[in-house]
Amino acid sequence: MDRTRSMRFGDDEPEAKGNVTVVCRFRPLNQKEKDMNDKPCVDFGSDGKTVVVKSQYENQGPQTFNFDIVFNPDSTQNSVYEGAAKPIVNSVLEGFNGTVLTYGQTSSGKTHTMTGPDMDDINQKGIIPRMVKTVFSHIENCDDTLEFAVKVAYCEIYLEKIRDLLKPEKSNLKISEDKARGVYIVDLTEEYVSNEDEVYGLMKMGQKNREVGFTNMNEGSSRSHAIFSLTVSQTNTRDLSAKSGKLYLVDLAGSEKVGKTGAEGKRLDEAKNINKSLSTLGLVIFSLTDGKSTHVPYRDSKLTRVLQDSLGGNSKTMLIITCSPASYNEAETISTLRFGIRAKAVKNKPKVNKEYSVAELKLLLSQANELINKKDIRIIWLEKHFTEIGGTIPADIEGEELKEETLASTQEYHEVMGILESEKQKLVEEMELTASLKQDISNVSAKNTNLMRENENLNAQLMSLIFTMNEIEDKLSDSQEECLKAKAKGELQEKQIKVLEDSLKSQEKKIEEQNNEINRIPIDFIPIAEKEHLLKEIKELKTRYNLQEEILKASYTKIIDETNDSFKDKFTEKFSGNTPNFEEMARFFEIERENWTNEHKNLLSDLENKKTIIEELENDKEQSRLTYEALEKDKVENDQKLKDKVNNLGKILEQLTVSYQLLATKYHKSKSEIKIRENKLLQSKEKILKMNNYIRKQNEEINELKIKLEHLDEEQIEKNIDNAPKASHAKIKKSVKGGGNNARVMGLLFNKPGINKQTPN
Ligand SMILES: Nc1ncnc2c1ncn2[C@@H]1O[C@H](COP(=O)(O)OP(=O)(O)OP(=O)(O)O)[C@@H](O)[C@H]1O
Repeated sequence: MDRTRSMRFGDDEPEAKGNVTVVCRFRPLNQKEKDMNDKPCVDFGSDGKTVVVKSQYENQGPQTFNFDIVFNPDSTQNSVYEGAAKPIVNSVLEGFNGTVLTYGQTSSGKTHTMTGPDMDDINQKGIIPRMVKTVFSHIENCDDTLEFAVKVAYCEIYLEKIRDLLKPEKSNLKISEDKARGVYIVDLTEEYVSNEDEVYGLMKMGQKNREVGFTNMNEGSSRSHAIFSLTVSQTNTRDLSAKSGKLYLVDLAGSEKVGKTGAEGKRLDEAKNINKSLSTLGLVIFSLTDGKSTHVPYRDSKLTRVLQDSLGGNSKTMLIITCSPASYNEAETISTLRFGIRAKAVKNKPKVNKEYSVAELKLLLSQANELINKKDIRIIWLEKHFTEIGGTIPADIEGEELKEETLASTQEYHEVMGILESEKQKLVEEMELTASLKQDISNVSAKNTNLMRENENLNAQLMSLIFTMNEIEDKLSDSQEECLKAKAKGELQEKQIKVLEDSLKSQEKKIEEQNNEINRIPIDFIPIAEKEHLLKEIKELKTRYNLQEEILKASYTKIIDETNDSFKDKFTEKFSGNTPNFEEMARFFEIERENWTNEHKNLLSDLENKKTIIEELENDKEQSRLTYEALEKDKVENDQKLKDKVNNLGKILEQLTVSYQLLATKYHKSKSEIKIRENKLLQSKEKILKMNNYIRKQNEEINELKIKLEHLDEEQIEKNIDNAPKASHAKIKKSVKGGGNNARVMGLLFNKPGINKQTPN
């Protein structure tokens, strides 16, 4: 395939009635694009309907797109309004529903087009304020027999939640549908408004509540889809006819490539959500236009569900696609243009939402009657001409024909009754079968529910076991830590005691040695000089002894400081105010050493106990792990069983549904057959009634003829008696049977004063 060949989109389909109208708007290059020295990648056709994308890629030829209107970057807000939106608002004033949607890449100008940068600026205001103005100007210029009510609602869809922008505390509204209202948002605030300013006030209030954020491509990017709706209801006070049109103005959040917009964290979630709902919108449009899809996934996102009537339903819809002209955005622009081309093929079924007044209904009735009369006259004329040219019009119901027919009807009646009876019987049986099937279905679903409940219980047990296990593990690690600390402390204390003992022993030893030495010398026999020397030495020794004592004390104080408070207390209590001598200190330390040893032993035995506890806990943990594994296994097995059961149930349900549908079809068929037979029965009954009437009339005529005969006999007798001819007093009447075109002469009736005609019952 030649990839450089030029391509055209959107000019093959003629504009069809009811199709979504698609216009395209390009904004000027923005500052960022200019700073990047970016160039436009689009050319605009002189017909105002085409745009050509000249690709920056070598192997890509130019692509031409055709729309209902293409607005180039120089287009004004007013020209966009007049060309794209005004026809829709005019339709709304005629009682149609209307939708205007803006779709495009982020920062392509959707909000600029829909609302405008400044609603109060006459040139810069966007579609919504201009539409509001048109509505109220129309109301002002209307005949005063028309009464209007205008309602406004404003909401946004943010992260798949519908939030009322007029009452933001309503943050997760639901969607519903009924015949009269179509698809609608439940409990959405609708404010009645009587002038433009009130609408602007509400819009500004709503905009403040809207979710807007900063992206690399747009400082004030709309992170939600905003839906502004305006309902215009009008009543004619003269004939009480009414109509109403609802206008949806939808500013979609921008589609974006997260790489380009630098979205992360919350922005990334938003972007993913926006892209998801826009791709569902694309899928809906695809399903509506590919001619093969049997299902349109409106319910896959809140946006498409709300727009259900606007896409393929009761609405006149205008899509405005907005694009950037920069080559930097070429890919997004082409994708937006393709979306627009696809949307052009969506067919809607707009109708006026009208309520007829009594007067209008009467008028319609009289028009219908007039038509019937005209047709009757025509039939009479045709019958007349038909008989004139020798044709015979079949009798309605007469004589033998009637009798035979009656007989046949009676037989038919019985036959029909028989068939009806048997059909009724079948119906009863089928209904019984349906009821038993329904019972089966409900049993199956009850079982299903039980199984689900069982599974839930198992899950709950599992969770509580996991919870207990975690608790045990926590306790275990706490105890282990405690043990380790105690052990370390014990070892440290042992070492300190050992050091103290050693030092004490060496001091004791030294003192003993010195004492021995001193004792060994007989003082009296020692020469003076030597004596003095010895005394000096003894003094020095004493000084050293004192020094040693001081050092020892200091080291004890240090140990005391470092050891626990109870030891310190004991030490100070014992030696408070006194300088301890070595024996006392040695004894004290011996006792303390014993205490320490005992305590150490206790600690060790405590440690042993804790170890045992730890082992027990470890065992418990192991046990729990095993139980957990067993439960997991059970759960997996149960899950599988449940799945199998659910699958089986699903199959049974499918079979039941098929049988149910078959039965339902049969039931409906039987119902319609019964209806046909009932109609036939009714016709037969009517025929019988007519026949009875006819027989009654025949009897009347026979009676009258009998009476007439009697009179004739009497007259003949009188004539014979008087033998003189006399003028007759009888009047001759023509009786015309009703029925308009079926009127015909029935015969001659003689009416004579004094004769009472009895009508047989
Ligand atoms: N036709 C235009 N003429 C002049 N400026 C425009 C035009 N269209 C858009 N802009 C400017 O471009 C910027 C982005 O436009 P806007 O916010 O309308 O984009 P958006 O498509 O709504 O973006 P998002 O999807 O991120 O909300 C705004 O500053 C806007 O004023």
